[in-house]
This record gives sequence, structure tokens and C-alpha cells, in this order.
Amino acid sequence: MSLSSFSVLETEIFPYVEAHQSDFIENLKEWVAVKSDSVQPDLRKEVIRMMSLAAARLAALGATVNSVSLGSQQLLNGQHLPLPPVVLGALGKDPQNLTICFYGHVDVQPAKKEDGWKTDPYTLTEINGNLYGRGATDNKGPVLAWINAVETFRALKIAMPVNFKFVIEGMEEAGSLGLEKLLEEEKQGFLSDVDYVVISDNLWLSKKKPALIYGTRGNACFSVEVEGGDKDLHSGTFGGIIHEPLTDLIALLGSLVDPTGHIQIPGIYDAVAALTDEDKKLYESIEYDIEEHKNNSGVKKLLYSTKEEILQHLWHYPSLSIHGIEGAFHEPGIKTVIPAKVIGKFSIRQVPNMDLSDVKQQVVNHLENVFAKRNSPNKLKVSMPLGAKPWVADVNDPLYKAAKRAIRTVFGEDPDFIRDGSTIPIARIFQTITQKRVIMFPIGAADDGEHSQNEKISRHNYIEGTKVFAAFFLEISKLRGQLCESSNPRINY
Ligand SMILES: C[C@H](N)C(=O)N[C@@H](Cc1c[nH]cn1)C(=O)O
Ligand SMILES: [Zn+2]
Ligand SMILES: [Zn+2]
Repeated sequence: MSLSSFSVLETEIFPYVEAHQSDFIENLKEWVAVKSDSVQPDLRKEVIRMMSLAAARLAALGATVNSVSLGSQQLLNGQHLPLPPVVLGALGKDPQNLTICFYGHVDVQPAKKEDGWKTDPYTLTEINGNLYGRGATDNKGPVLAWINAVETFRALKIAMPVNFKFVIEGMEEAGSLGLEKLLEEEKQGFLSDVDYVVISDNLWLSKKKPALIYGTRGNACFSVEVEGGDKDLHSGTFGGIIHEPLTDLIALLGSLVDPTGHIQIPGIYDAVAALTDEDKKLYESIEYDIEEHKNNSGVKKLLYSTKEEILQHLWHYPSLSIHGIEGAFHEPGIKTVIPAKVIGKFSIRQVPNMDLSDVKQQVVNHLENVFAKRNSPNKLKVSMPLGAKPWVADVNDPLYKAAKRAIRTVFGEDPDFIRDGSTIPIARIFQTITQKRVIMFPIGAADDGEHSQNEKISRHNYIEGTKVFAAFFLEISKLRGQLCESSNPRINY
């Protein structure tokens, strides 16, 4: 960091951020209060309201804002639901500056107090330096940290070191429906002058040590429907004389993974790239505390016992998770019914070289084979409502080096360079459409509990995260002149 950017940070920017902590936390409180759950159809209005708040916040920064309608989505039951608009914002047009496009999402995973939250999930609550609330870390906190950093430059009347573009969506947790098409349409328009894309999502690998993410897995999400008759039945009257749909479904779901976590679908590992010596070295060099990770998960035992095996199975290999069954009785108490139709949901995280259409075929073949052996007269339907490819970036790019310097300035240490087992469907799509570098710059810590009960971001990470983004803007401004066509990314897996 040059002396002048260091001094503006130390003398003006960091003190401003420190002094405005309470305002920044109030902003997060206002956003967390919106139940912008994109998964449950009856909360779609709240997601749409959240998009208006995000648009208003960008407008207050002085950005030109356009809320682009994406039409509607059709649910499996045929119902049509409006999609929330995507908010496109632009701030600054200085031809001397580089233009960074920041992507974030303001939708959240479902949350109910009864799921085991200690506090109301939609009331941001500070306990011992942690800010608890749904979306605090995934992804409202990081989106606001970026906005706070821009606001700091504005408030201090410091010339913006870069031009900003914003792409804020409300359907990430449901697979970023409609966004790819919009980005494709905006390639020659809104996105045409973008130099870099920054995503701040996911978490560090540790509670204390910052990280930069250069790859995520993709995801193939499946629905398996088993349908018997046209109505639910009394299990005393019909139990024992019919093929029950839920019994079929459980057998199908039970055939997917063995107790060691190995996926049982023939061919599923065929395309997975072999582990290189470079990969192995990388895994060895990463600081990773297995006990800490195990404690964060709340489970007693992991499937693997070494750091290398764990990281390989999170980043390098596919995994299969079963998420739920629609139509099955799940409430407390006893209901002696045989459900007529049940739908199982599972997903397979995708790694480089896997092909989504091959995966779909392998899954369909496997489930049809298992089902055929049951001689059931029920109807089986398998579909893949979402397929997202994995993303990998080049850590040697100057963009990663700039982020590393910003982290050193704020946190006083170098980041881990890590991959992440989860999926941001749009990361790879941004890279493919814009042909520009994409970086994932998380500010949440490993114990933030994304998607879990008691999700939080610490006050420290939220505020230092705001500072690190401000430092990053200044670092990016120094990359002017380092961009050339030949350094464009290529994706060939
Ligand atoms: C990483 C991000 N916060 C996230 O949680 N993304 C979801 C996206 C997804 C994938 N399949 C369906 N939705 C995730 O990784 O589960
Ligand atoms: Zn997220
Ligand atoms: Zn998420």
C-alpha cells in the first residue's frame, strides 16, 4: 500500500468507519428484519420488498438504479410466482478509473424461532460481540459492508478510486433464477465496461484468519416423485396390502450414498479430475483446525480424520445430500396415514470436469433401476430443477494480490487461499459472460452458521469487513494499466 493511500485510510477512512459502527449496525438490523426468504412461496412479497430497500440504499449512495423485472417462475405444482427484480446500480463514470462490479444477494434461507434459534431470527440481536439474525452473514451483512465502504468515501468527500456497478439479486438461495439470462442480455450494455467482478459470500476457513476464495462447487438439485393413488389412505385399512409411495421413496433415497459418504450412483465419479501433486501441496499448506470445524458443525464425528481428506471431500470431490421429503407427515404427534404422493429432494455438489447432463442421466438411470427391482405399480418421476456448474479462478491474478494487500493492511496477516464446498451459481456465469476476473472475498468467519440456526456475523468482522473493502478499492485503483486482453480468464472444464 502506497504512503498516501495508507494515510487516507489511517487518518480518515478507518476513524469514520469506527465512529459510524452503530449506524452500520442499524442498517443491517433494518435489512435483517425483512423475511426475504426466497425458498418459501408465501414470503415472495417480502423478497420483493427487500429488493426495494436495496434499490433505495443504492440510490441514497448517489447511484443510478434500475430494478429489472425477471417475470415469473412456475412451481412444480404449476403455480406461477413473480420473480423479484434484480437491482442494477451504477456509481461513477470516470474513464480514468477501473470499474468493479459487486454482486450480492439479499434473499435468505428459511428461519423460524421454533427451529432452535436462541433469538428471533428476524431481529438482529447483539450478544457478546456477535450480531445474530437470518442473513447477517449470508449475505446481507457483506452486501452492506461493501455499501458502507462506498458511503464512507462519499461522506468524507474523498474522490472515488474506482467506478462501481452493483448487481443485487433476491433468488440466490433458490438457484439465481432468471439472472443468467439478464446478464447475457446486459453483456453489451450494463456489463460492457466492467473490469472486475467481486462477490462477497461464504466464509473464512477459520474463526480468526481471513481467506480469499478462488473456487466453489456447483450443484445439481433433484426431485424424485413417487405417486400411488389419488388420495391419502388409512394405514389400518390399506397398510399391508398396497405398495406405499413413501416406502418406495425411502428405498430410492437410501440407495444414493453409503455410510462412508461414497455416492452409489454408477459413473458419478468418472469425470472427476485426478488429484494433482499441486492440489495435494495446497491442501497440506492450509491452516485448518479439524476440531474447530467439527465444533462449528455441532456433530460428534466427521467422516474423515485428516485435514487433507476433509478439504478434498469439500472442494475436490462431489458430495450428495438429502434435503427433505415433500408430502410426508412431519408435524409433531401421530397421523396414521399413507401419503398418496411424496417428493424427495437431494442434491449433488459438482466439481470441475463433471457434466451436468451426464450427471442427470446417471441419476435417472440409477433411480429407475432401483425402482424397477421393487416391482412397484407406483409412478416415478425424476427431475433436475437446478444445475449449476463449479467455478475456479486464478489466484495468481493481480486482483487476488490486491485483495491480499488490503487484507494485510486491515487484519495484519495474509489470507488463506481456499475453495468452498458450496455454490454461488452466478460466479462462473459472470466469468464466462464478461470474460473478466471474478474474486470471492468473504468477510464472515467459519463459525457464522450460514443456513443454520443462530446465524451471525461478528461486529468485528462486519466493521473490519467494511474497512477491508475500502482498502481494496484503493488497491484496485492501482491495477490500472495492468489489464490486457491476453490475461482474460479461460474456462475449459
Ligand atoms: C454460498 C451461498 N451463500 C449459498 O448458500 N448458496 C446456495 C446456492 C444453491 C445451490 N443449490 C441450490 N442453491 C448453496 O450453496 O446451497
Ligand atoms: Zn450466500
Ligand atoms: Zn446461502
